[in-house]
Amino acid sequence: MKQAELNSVATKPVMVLKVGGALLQCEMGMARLMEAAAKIIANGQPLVMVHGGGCLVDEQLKANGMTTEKLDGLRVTPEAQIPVVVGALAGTSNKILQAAAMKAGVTCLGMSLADAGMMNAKIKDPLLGLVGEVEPNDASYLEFVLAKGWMPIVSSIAISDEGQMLNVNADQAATALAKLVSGSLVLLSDVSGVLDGKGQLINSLNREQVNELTKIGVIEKGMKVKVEAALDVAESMGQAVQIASWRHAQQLIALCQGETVGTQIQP
Ligand SMILES: Nc1ncnc2c1ncn2[C@@H]1O[C@H](COP(=O)(O)OP(=O)(O)O)[C@@H](O)[C@H]1O
Ligand SMILES: CC(=O)N[C@@H](CCC(=O)OP(=O)(O)O)C(=O)O
Repeated sequence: MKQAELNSVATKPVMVLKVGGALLQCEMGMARLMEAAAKIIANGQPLVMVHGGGCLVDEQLKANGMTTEKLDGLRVTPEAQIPVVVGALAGTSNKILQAAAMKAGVTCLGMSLADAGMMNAKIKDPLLGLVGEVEPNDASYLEFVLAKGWMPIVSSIAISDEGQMLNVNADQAATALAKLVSGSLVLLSDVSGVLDGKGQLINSLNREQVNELTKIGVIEKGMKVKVEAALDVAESMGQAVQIASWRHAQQLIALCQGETVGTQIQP
């Protein structure tokens, strides 16, 4: 890389892009998203991709004859299910995305929250089993990778200091990564953003409005976790977070150019 390009990488803030599991079942969606990612990186914008894979976890648990349960959008994860969950997220999901990125010409690394001490992880709530909660710790590995112009693709599997593998919700993983690299956060899902009771896109939301919509049951399940994760970053970092759809990868380029798409969660 030439010095001028290195400088531009250093000066642009990192964008942390979280993609939901349904993307992994849409080959066209993945191809378009990775093409957009390639353009963004070529434009000198460092990009960290973090992913879920809830639907692959569902499939794999079922194939292994296991049942699953969610509490407030978080999957209860008994010890016996950890090998399947880790395989589906850190294995299959991560490599499906890495393969799509490589096909689009993006130089990338497949990793997890456990790598190079980037996070401190602990059990979130014993009622949820081996579900993890992560806090930013050491950004040096990610900084090294980003300075090279490479794209980290991070699964939401963490490991505690005691060596316990933990299942972290991917929206919560994304908030910790955004804090770790002081980056902007974009959460891409299979819906165009937060929808109101009539299915119409809401352009902007603050905590008070979120609380109201949650109370009346308009925001629920996975979207409740996502909006709370977005509010956490918006409030602690004093910057808006975007919730948008991966179905329109063109919108990503628009986002990088300062346009707003989907729903903006305000500080
Ligand atoms: N108000 C809402 N607006 C949009 N989606 C909502 C809302 N309330 C609940 N949802 C559900 O949340 C889902 C997105 O959350 P989730 O399934 O966790 O997505 P992802 O896997 O992309 O993180 C939507 O597909 C929808 O079923
Ligand atoms: C604790 C917890 O709920 N973990 C999630 C991790 C994957 C995820 O968040 O995937 P999506 O982004 O596709 O929803 C799960 O097991 O489904």
